[in-house]
Amino acid sequence: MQKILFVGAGSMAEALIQGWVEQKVIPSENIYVTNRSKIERLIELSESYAVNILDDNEKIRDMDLIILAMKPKDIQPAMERIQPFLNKDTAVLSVLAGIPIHTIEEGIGNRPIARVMPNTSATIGMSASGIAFNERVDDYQKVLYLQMMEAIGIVIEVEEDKLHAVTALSGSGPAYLYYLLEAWEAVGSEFGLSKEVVRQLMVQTIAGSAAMLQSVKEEPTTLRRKVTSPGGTTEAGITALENNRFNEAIYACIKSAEARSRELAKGQ
Ligand SMILES: NC(=O)C1=CN([C@@H]2O[C@H](COP(=O)(O)OP(=O)(O)OC[C@H]3O[C@@H](n4cnc5c(N)ncnc54)[C@H](OP(=O)(O)O)[C@@H]3O)[C@@H](O)[C@H]2O)C=CC1
Ligand SMILES: O=C(O)[C@@H]1CCC=N1
Repeated sequence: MQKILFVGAGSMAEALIQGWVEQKVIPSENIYVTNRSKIERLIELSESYAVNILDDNEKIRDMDLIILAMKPKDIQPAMERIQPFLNKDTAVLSVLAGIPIHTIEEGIGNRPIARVMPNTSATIGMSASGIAFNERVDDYQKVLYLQMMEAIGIVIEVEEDKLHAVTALSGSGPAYLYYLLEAWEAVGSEFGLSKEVVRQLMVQTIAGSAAMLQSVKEEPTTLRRKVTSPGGTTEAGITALENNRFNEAIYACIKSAEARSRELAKGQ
């Protein structure tokens, strides 16, 4: 089994570690973690998932796969740190938003590099991930990466440039849904419903709608029309969404996130 080092030990690293350890995809003894400075965070991960803390940069030489999981702005110092200890074939998997494969090649050499864009639902095996590879990733490694990502949700291979859109849609997507839930809870309270009641109702509504889309082979438009009785409540609600430029808000949301990913690619 491969030895894997997470460089960066934040929320995304934890989501992947938890997903892989709990789904028994990678034994915790094969996982190493390191970060910039917060040792207490490494101890926390080690205590929670029985992973190893990297205590010596020399041990980077033993790693088969390095997972880059720091913020995009922190990639250069992180690459400078690990570069002297990499073998020529050490594989790299990056989860960083925006940062292109060629930036990683420039920093730590032309080697097998995969770029994946998961989301935090990896924690419970429900990530929706996009993935792209450089030409050094062979078919065997591709299958391995796809299996690793499938173990924590679904994964779709895309052209690298399309990862900006994937990031804007499914990478950030959980946050949009949580934001929607925050708004529903706020409006529900105006009608005298407690947060807890609104949460129970709407979480089940989201889960039920997602399950409908997965199991009933119908378009979202068709399913929406089935809910919308002429002259009824849904029609009134949808009209209000249209009058308040809901579509424009959604376009602006995804376009801004996609544009931000492209800025991150340029180091902005
Ligand atoms: N959160 C999400 O939903 C998603 C995030 N991503 C991507 O995952 C990456 C990480 O995000 P997230 O987990 O939220 O970030 P966090 O801020 O939670 O964690 C960042 C981690 O990187 C470490 N770090 C910073 N600089 C270095 C360095 N030079 N060497 C080693 N480690 C370093 C930090 O260490 P310390 O605390 O010691 O400073 C910290 O452990 C980002 O690039 C993001 O684009 C991708 C998909 C979804
Ligand atoms: O907000 C971000 O930049 C990261 C990438 C996708 C989700 N979180």
